[in-house]
Amino acid sequence: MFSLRQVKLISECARFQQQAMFIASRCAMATSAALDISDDDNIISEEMVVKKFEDIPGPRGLPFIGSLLDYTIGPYQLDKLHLAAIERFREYGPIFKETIGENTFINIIEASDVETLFRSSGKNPARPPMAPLQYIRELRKRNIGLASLQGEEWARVRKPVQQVMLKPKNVQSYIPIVDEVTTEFTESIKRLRREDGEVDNYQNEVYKWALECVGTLALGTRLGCMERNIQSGSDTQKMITATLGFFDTMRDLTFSMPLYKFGIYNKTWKQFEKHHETFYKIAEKHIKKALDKLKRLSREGRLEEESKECSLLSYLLSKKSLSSEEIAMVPVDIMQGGVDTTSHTAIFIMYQLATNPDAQEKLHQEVDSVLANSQEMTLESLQNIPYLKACVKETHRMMPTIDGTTRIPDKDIVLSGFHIPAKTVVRTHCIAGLMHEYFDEPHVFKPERWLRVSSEEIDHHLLLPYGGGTRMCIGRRFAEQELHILIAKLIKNFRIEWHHGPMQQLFRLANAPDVPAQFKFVDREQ
Ligand code: HEM
Repeated sequence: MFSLRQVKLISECARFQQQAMFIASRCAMATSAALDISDDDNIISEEMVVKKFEDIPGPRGLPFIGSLLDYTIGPYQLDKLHLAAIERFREYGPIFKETIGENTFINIIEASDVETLFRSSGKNPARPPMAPLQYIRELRKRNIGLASLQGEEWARVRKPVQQVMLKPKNVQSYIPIVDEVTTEFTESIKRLRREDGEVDNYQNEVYKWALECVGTLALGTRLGCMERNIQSGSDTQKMITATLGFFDTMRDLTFSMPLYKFGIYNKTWKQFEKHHETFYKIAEKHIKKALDKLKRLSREGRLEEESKECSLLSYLLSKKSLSSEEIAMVPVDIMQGGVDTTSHTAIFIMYQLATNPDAQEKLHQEVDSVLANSQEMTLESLQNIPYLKACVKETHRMMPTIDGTTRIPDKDIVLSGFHIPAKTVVRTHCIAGLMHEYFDEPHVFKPERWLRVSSEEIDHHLLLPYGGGTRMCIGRRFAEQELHILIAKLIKNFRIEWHHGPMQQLFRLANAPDVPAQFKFVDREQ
């Protein structure tokens, strides 16, 4: 038996060894890059001496299942997959190959590799589809949706949607309605607060806020999520429960053997199917209502005049480049993509502010100055909140909601000195933000590092919370705007406190808090 001291010593040595290997492999990579790789486009030239694909290090794993057992019986957990990646990078260096279930990924972390990957992904970047989602939609003979489409077909659907969702002017036109929803949300907190200042099941309230906000974008109408006394059997509550269950079960199906592809539908699949269908059917009702309204307006010749209402749907209808089945799937994708991502990020930001009161006070001063005479967030106030924006970025660094993305480059490339053949699946990670190899004092919440005056030089490819290149998150601008409005209004109204143990992240397709979001809301003097 080892004493506690000996155990500590052994683990220190192991940590030291891992770090040494990490540094050594980074040096080797730098040398190889300096010697051999000169081509900007990273196409392999004849003079290049690159290491073989087969030599990329990584856990060996078993036939068919790879290292799946590492995450089911240990030493890691599927719930902490993002943290396991840190250990893998320290063990194998900045690039490693791993098979988990049916998925084989080349994992990268270096900013230069991430940049190369996004630059080499072609005009229509390919990302492996979310297999269970694609499968169920094909099974039900539905459109597979934006996140799973590939190639020219993806580009055809994405183009008109992003014209609405990524154009700053369009996104800014949603400021008043998101502000209205958020005012109702802050009022509901005041109403729902218990005597001790905490709100029962606060997380659910945040989901309602996010669903209501994203509904205004997807359908151009208020869904009614902020109404009082929403019953557990209501469509709103069912949609929220379905969104969460859908992503949980999709994660489990993604990282296990895909039995459903062979017609074997286990319990997880059945739950996944139930959640997907519940969400789809309720969304379908709302979409039908919105489309009927637009058709009526069109008959009355008022479509142009009213096009601000239902603007995404009316724009898609007016473009006539998408089929009605394709148009109908867009709001479903947007609502599914925009609820748990934004709500979990909001909770992580609040947690960081609650546990870093100095930063919260500094932020309060900034918010107070832009909201001096009013409670309403406007375009102008959103342009004058650099510290708030830095707090959001710093939270993405410390608690990334989505731990990276994947690409399938359409030509051979070189990453970390290794040859990567075209069509290989490469996965980027955001966890560099948590590693001292990449950030000074990674466990300290320091929004200042993102301000222009900061002396810390950060390569933004180390932290791309919304992915990158032409296939980056289509909801990015909307999500950032919503989060800025929410946090500004919360901080204007309340001092947010946290009186519980630490909050960590559970790995989901969108990482989730591992404890209830029990914030205490203390009124601020107005
Ligand atoms: C903090 C909130 C959010 C985060 C962290 C986030 C993150 C991401 C990431 C990392 C991707 C993959 C991008 C890539 O492969 O380069 C993505 C894709 C996507 N996101 Fe978001 N997202 C957020 C909010 C939203 C919102 C609010 C919406 C909808 C309004 C949305 C809709 C989508 C869709 C539809 C895709 C697939 C796009 C495509 O493949 O063309 N997301 N998101």
